[in-house]
Amino acid sequence: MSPSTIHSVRKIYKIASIPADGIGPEVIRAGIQVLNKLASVLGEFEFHFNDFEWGSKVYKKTGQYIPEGGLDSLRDYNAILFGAVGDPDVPDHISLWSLRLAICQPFQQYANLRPTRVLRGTSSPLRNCPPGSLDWLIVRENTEGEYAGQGGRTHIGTPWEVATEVAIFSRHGIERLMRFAFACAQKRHRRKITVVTKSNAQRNGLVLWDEVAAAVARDFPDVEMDKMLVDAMTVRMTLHPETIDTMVATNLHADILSDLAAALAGSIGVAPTSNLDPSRQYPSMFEPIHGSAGDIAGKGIANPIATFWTAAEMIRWLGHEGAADGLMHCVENVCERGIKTRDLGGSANTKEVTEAVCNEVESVLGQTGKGRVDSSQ
Ligand SMILES: NC(=O)c1ccc[n+]([C@@H]2O[C@H](COP(=O)([O-])OP(=O)(O)OC[C@H]3O[C@@H](n4cnc5c(N)ncnc54)[C@H](O)[C@@H]3O)[C@@H](O)[C@H]2O)c1
Ligand SMILES: O=C(O)C[C@@H](O)C(=O)O
Ligand SMILES: [K+]
Ligand SMILES: [Mn+2]
Repeated sequence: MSPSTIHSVRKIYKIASIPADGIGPEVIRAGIQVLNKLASVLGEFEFHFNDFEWGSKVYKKTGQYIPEGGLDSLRDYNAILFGAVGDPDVPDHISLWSLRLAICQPFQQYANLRPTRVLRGTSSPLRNCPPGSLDWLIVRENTEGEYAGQGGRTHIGTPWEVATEVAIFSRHGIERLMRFAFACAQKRHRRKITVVTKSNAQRNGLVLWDEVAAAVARDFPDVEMDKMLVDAMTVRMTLHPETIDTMVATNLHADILSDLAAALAGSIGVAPTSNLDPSRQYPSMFEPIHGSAGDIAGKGIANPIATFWTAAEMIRWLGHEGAADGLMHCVENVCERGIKTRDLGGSANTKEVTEAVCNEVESVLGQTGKGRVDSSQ
């Protein structure tokens, strides 16, 4: 066999990048730099990025976040790498519904994964949080619930004005999410899931939520399940983080819990998220949890780690577990060396952290090859 035939085929991935607003372009640029470095060092895959200018700047000129036919054009990509949307000149409900939700909902990215742990070299603000005791996976319902888009306003501007915001819970929507969440819990070593609910007050949708969870649990006898009201869950996350592994929660509950989780793990600046279509009919979308962060935009100090972790989750979804773990190993080495942005107590800027991670990828993964990481490193 000639040497060329024994080389495995290098996979080529088409990635649509949508940096959008505020710090979005700063962190996505950093993410692309690290992904390209990883690709060149490992030789296992290659990325073809296509930048989409969609965002509030374009909206202010054209009146549209996504141009005619734009959504269809995303369907050809293997994944979408998203920054953040939100601009002081545009009401937040317009920007969110016209871009992030306008992709997640039609693409049926119903499973939103938000892994949270204290990265090596960083610390939790909690007093009692020994290493390994905060290691969670939040599974957020991502297409319906409180974000169903049902409701309206009438008698606008009058004293008798009314507005409704109707949460929709469908058996189909809950069941597919629960199955995915239980399967995720089953793959983690503790095989433990907490179903977060509010079925004391929300007596219709969340009672259905609990019933479907209980039915799905019967198909996963090896996964230990418990149930907790969302308000009590915030206390448990803060006081007993070690008792939690996977949590599954509604769209809004999980949105709130995941910002809390990020803060308890150290910073919103490291928290990743994957908007997954588990059927793989549509491309999935990967983004840092944080928003456009207008207060620090343009200063070059945004923490790019949320985007690096997001990039790792994207390559994991594309099938490259070893490369994903390898990238996170390098990110944590850099944190451990103290090269951190201000939100993590350091003084480095976005560029310095990005360059340090690229150098680490080169020196660590370049030696071990193929993303395998030797535990002695
Ligand atoms: N998915 C999204 O695109 C998304 C997510 C959240 C908020 N938003 C939008 O973003 C805008 C701002 O929202 P917000 O202020 O509530 O949340 P935010 O996440 O933008 O910012 C909250 C705080 O965290 C800090 N922060 C966020 N990311 C950081 C990073 N990478 N490094 C260092 N510090 C970081 C910010 O500086 C700010 O002080 C709003 O328009 C909101 O609708 C969009
Ligand atoms: O809730 C949202 O969809 C916006 C943002 O807060 C997020 O977490 O993605
Ligand atoms: K985001
Ligand atoms: Mn949020």
